[in-house]
Amino acid sequence: SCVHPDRPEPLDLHLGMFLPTLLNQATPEQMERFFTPAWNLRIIGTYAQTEMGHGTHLRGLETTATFDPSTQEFVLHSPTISSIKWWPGGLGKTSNHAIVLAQLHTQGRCHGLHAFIVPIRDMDTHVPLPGVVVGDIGPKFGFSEVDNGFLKLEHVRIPLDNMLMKFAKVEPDGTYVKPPSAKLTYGMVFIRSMIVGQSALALAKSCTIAIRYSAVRHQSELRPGEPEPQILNYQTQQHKLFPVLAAAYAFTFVGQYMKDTYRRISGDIHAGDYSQLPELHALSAGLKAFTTWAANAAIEVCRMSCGGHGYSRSSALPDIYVEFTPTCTYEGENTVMMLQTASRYLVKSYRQASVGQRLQGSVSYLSEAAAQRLRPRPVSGGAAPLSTQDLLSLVHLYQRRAASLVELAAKSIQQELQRGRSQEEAWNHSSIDLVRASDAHCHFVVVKLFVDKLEQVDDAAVKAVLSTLALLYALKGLADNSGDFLQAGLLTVPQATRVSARIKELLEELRPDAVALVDAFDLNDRKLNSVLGRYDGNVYEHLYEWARQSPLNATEVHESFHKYLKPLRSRL
Ligand SMILES: CC/C=C\C/C=C\C/C=C\C/C=C\C/C=C\C/C=C\CCCCC(=O)SCCNC(=O)CCNC(=O)[C@H](O)C(C)(C)COP(=O)(O)OP(=O)(O)OC[C@H]1O[C@@H](n2cnc3c(N)ncnc32)[C@H](O)[C@@H]1OP(=O)(O)O
Ligand SMILES: Cc1cc2nc3c(=O)[nH]c(=O)nc-3n(C[C@H](O)[C@H](O)[C@H](O)COP(=O)(O)OP(=O)(O)OC[C@H]3O[C@@H](n4cnc5c(N)ncnc54)[C@H](O)[C@@H]3O)c2cc1C
Repeated sequence: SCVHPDRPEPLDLHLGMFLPTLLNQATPEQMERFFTPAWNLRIIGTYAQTEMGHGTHLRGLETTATFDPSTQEFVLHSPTISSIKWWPGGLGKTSNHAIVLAQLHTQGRCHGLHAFIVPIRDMDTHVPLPGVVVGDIGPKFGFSEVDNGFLKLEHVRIPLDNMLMKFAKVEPDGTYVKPPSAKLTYGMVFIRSMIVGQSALALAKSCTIAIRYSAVRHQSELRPGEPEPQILNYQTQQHKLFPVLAAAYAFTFVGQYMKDTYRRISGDIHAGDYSQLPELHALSAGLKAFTTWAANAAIEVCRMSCGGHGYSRSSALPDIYVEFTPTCTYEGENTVMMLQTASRYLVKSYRQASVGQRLQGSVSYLSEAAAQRLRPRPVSGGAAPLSTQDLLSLVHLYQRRAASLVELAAKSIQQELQRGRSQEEAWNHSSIDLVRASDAHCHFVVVKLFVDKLEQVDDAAVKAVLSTLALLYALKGLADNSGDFLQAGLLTVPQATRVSARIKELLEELRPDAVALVDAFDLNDRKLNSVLGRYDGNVYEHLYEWARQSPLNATEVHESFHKYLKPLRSRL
């Protein structure tokens, strides 16, 4: 961004969704007609899917695109108030085109949601085109730099060739040609995959600010009569911040893995191999939800760990939170994404494994668990010995927790069905278990990827400190979710006590390297935009300077004195 890197901006949707959707769903002719001018910002587009009445339920979207063979055009229309497109970024005042998702009607039949390129403003005057009512949806929690907008289409006509036809097609006579796979028209997997990396960045920025500030902030007394200690020396401060630091590293590695997986599988899809699309959808949906929920909470932990100055915009933490928190909602509301991963992937895989199918990819452990279930259980039945030092055994523990919760969810559905509930009701009455299963699956994936990454680290010292971070991430997750592990018989109370003790040791071990570990993110002062997180640690002087620059301090006596206080005083 020209103003400040990482701040949301009106062109985000153009760059992050309009261009990628063209890349994924446009024909070569459409690429020529639209991508080139869009790349040169002659065309500025947005991705208009969500409506006032529907965001999650895509099949419920009401906007229609009706093919008129007599004119070789589609008629785009918003039939109801709830069908008005609502939320698309850059739609209100910036974009002159929109990729509109609409229910395709041709030859009297509805063929579901498809993507259409709709010009919405004159390319020269920027005035809305005939039949187009467009504007900004008004102030929001944040994202004030982005003109999220509304779009009401009143029988707007576009050429046949404005339907993105790389997969599905409409012939000039109105014949509908199905796509090779209905799933190809969903999209959104790209941005969900990218958001995992955004979670890592938000965590890295937040813990850099909080840990650097905690190293320069001195407060209270640890030993009577001695100078006030760095607040980073308090165990509670370490307990707040070091697990966030560990998660920042974990999600950085997961973000890289997600990007690589997206690139690999989308390459296969472009080559006509759709076999990995379910894994990509499940992984991107689940990890998007898992990492954004975790990062969202962690940013607030970092802000509050900075005391009053954390609440000042000078810290940058309020802005990081306000800009990050909608990731839990957009690109697939998190609960819904977790349900997708569970219902469309984990339970299906569990059932396949239960009949002996060998599973591949991130769910291969379900085959191992199914085989385990067929073997006689050990007489002791108790939890296996727990090593609070051995990362591979912890990965296995997370794997078994995930398998246990997937089985619990699958069995819950079975029990609901046996009670006579319908399929839909049985699934709905098991959805808490389904979300837990997805959460546990994603948690296992994150721990496993973190540990796998260590195998690629050659430098012994770096490997040692990253191993300590990985241990802390795994043990803190175990402590936070001890109920799951206890319920699955994977942990005993004495072992849980040992985990808590080990976490305290790890905090102490990490203390000397904490500042170096955040410096390693290499986030310069301009990118952090935080007085508290300055690389030189010179906080107080710059905090005072920052306040002095506040617009309110432009005059010694603010006009409010003369306009309000003085008249009020004279009336009392
Ligand atoms: C050239 C490029 C240049 C530069 C760009 C590069 C980088 C850009 C980077 C940065 C740019 C700057 C910033 C980033 C940009 C943007 C970010 C900023 C702002 C945020 C924008 C936010 C935009 C939005 O929010 S868009 C709207 C999002 N909405 C949703 O996600 C809707 C959620 N709902 C759903 O997805 C569906 O309703 C549902 C999946 C929940 C249910 O659908 P449905 O009922 O139809 O399906 P099911 O019956 O459940 O499943 C049917 C089968 O389909 C499979 N399925 C479902 N979804 C998908 C999918 N997405 N992909 C693949 N497969 C899918 C499902 O598994 C079922 O399969 P089965 O085999 O039949 O079981
Ligand atoms: C900052 C921001 C930018 C956005 N940008 C865009 C954009 O550029 N383009 C675009 O098209 N959209 C955009 N959106 C819209 C966004 O994609 C939707 O808000 C999102 O998909 C959630 O849908 P919804 O708002 O209808 O929420 P709802 O689906 O109504 O969610 C409300 C509640 O219902 C629950 N719920 C819904 N369905 C189910 C279910 N099946 N099972 C269990 N619980 C369920 C949810 O978990 C949630 O708790 C943006 C939104 C925001 C906040």
